[in-house]
Amino acid sequence: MKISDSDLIINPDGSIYHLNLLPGDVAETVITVGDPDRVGEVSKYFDSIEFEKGKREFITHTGYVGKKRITVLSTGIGTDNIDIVFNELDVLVNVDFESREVKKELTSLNIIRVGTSGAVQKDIPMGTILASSHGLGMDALMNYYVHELSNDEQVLMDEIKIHFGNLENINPYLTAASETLLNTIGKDLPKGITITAPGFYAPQGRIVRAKNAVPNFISLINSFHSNQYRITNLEMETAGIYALAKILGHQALSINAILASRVNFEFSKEPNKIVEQAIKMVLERI
Ligand SMILES: O=P(O)(O)O[C@H]1O[C@H](CO)[C@@H](O)[C@H]1O
Ligand SMILES: O=c1cc[nH]c(=O)[nH]1
Repeated sequence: MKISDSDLIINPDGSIYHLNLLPGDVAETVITVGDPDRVGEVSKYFDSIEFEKGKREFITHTGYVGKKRITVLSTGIGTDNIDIVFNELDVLVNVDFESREVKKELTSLNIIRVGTSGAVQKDIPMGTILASSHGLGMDALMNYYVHELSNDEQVLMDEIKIHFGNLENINPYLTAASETLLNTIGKDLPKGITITAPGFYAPQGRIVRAKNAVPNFISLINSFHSNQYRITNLEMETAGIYALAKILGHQALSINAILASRVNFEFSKEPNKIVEQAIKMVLERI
């Protein structure tokens, strides 16, 4: 079936609407980062750079580490941007731009996020590099997609819903990481459920001047336990990445550089050093 001109927007030069990329520009291994400035911090370790492109907050460098072709791309902040980036990455590999039809043979990308995050457990200090076993979305993105849970995800989700029972108007969603990527890139890292919040301040339990509608948010989330699972950290993209990757048939893993300890009320004095360690670790393992 042909996808219409208003559903799939192709720029006059044949590139996709927001990312400004052509089919063929995307490597099968993709690193996403939130901050556009972090793209160069990743690609400086490439042996060669094939091209650099960008539009708005979406900066892309594709190149090689040894023989491996890698694309690094910035998403900007939030799951509204993840909606754009993941749909556009997917059409770049899985839709024929000439016929506007879905290809018969689909490509499954390996997508690794290298992001920053705040920890909510006492035993996860600043400087930790953590892999998200699951993304738990507190934002509204998945209210708009058909999203089915596996049995294991459903069991965990039911327990989470009981724990968070009194949070009105929030419809959380949960997706597990790619098992393959978690067991390779994330193999020996501390792991936990990452909450993806629709904001940085009150949606992550921060109190500055405005009053928070959910009191004691951090203790509410860090007191959740289910078998080996607990909530370890807060950021703003992982749950959207995991959910859309699953729907579209891609593998995703989120690696978090822990810059803040929300239980010790601390923020790192050397955030770039921690992010650098996470980048190097991911590049060594992919
Ligand atoms: O460092 P990045 O990847 O942007 O990730 C985190 O930092 C931003 C907030 O400061 C949010 O995007 C959050 O998810
Ligand atoms: O606490 C934090 C730190 C980085 N990014 C977030 O979203 N939250």
